[in-house]
Amino acid sequence: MTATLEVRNVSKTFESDNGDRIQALAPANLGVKQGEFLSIIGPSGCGKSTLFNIIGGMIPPDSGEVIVNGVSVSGPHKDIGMVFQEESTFPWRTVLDNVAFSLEVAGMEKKERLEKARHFVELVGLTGFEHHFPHQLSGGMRQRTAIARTLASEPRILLMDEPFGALDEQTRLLLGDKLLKICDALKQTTMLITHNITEAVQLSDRVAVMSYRPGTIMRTIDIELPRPRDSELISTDKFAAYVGQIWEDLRTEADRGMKAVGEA
Ligand SMILES: Nc1ncnc2c1ncn2[C@@H]1O[C@H](COP(=O)(O)OP(=O)(O)OP(=O)(O)O)[C@@H](O)[C@H]1O
Repeated sequence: MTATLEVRNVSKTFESDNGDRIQALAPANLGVKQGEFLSIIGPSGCGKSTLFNIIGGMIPPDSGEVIVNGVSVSGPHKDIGMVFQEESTFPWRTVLDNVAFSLEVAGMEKKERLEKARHFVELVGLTGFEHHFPHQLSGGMRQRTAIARTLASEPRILLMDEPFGALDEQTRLLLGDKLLKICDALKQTTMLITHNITEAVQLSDRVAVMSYRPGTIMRTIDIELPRPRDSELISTDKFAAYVGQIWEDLRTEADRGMKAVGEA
């Protein structure tokens, strides 16, 4: 199957405030297939968010290009929807109005957009909370609202940068289950950044492991676990074997990262 998203030789160097040059990304290459769930895992500071921000058109690469369905993209693109770790719900809007936001901006008529928003609210399991404001919800529910809002604009590719990073482990696992169901239902092409190997194996068709800075894709690992999956899978031997294999790949790079910042 041809890739729906291609990252071709994308590199990026930043200049820090004191004039130092930081090569965040060495030429990185990656293809993501239609309907695939791919996680990116790598040591802290290896350039994961930089890669996502380039794919999402938030920052330009120094070299290379990002191709979505055969077309080279520059700048934010309607085919790509992003969800971030930080709170990104609008506090002054209810759940339903948060989810309907992009449809409103797109000029969709009120009845139609509320109907569509209700569908996505239901998909993320927030039926009954449509008229709640974000401060009346838990952190996990707010993140589900943010995911529903991004999904409502029906992006071809969903990019999620540590969407569960601020949540406790239990909520993460349950939200992982929820996300699996959503992605199975939508056959949504998804890329997820995570530090959490368990989360990466639980959710993904494939895991891409990045090297320490300058970040590059060291290798990708197919996760051949049956679907539908849920968090019970975590206690199986096959699951543990994938976690062990990814940790093996990651350990040297994480070590390199810690030495570079003087923590080892
Ligand atoms: N706008 C910027 N200006 C200067 N340096 C930057 C900028 N953005 C990122 N960097 C640097 O580039 C490197 C890669 O950062 P990036 O945030 O992409 O890594 P990451 O893998 O997402 O990190 P983490 O896992 O800690 O979130 C880091 O050293 C970071 O300090």
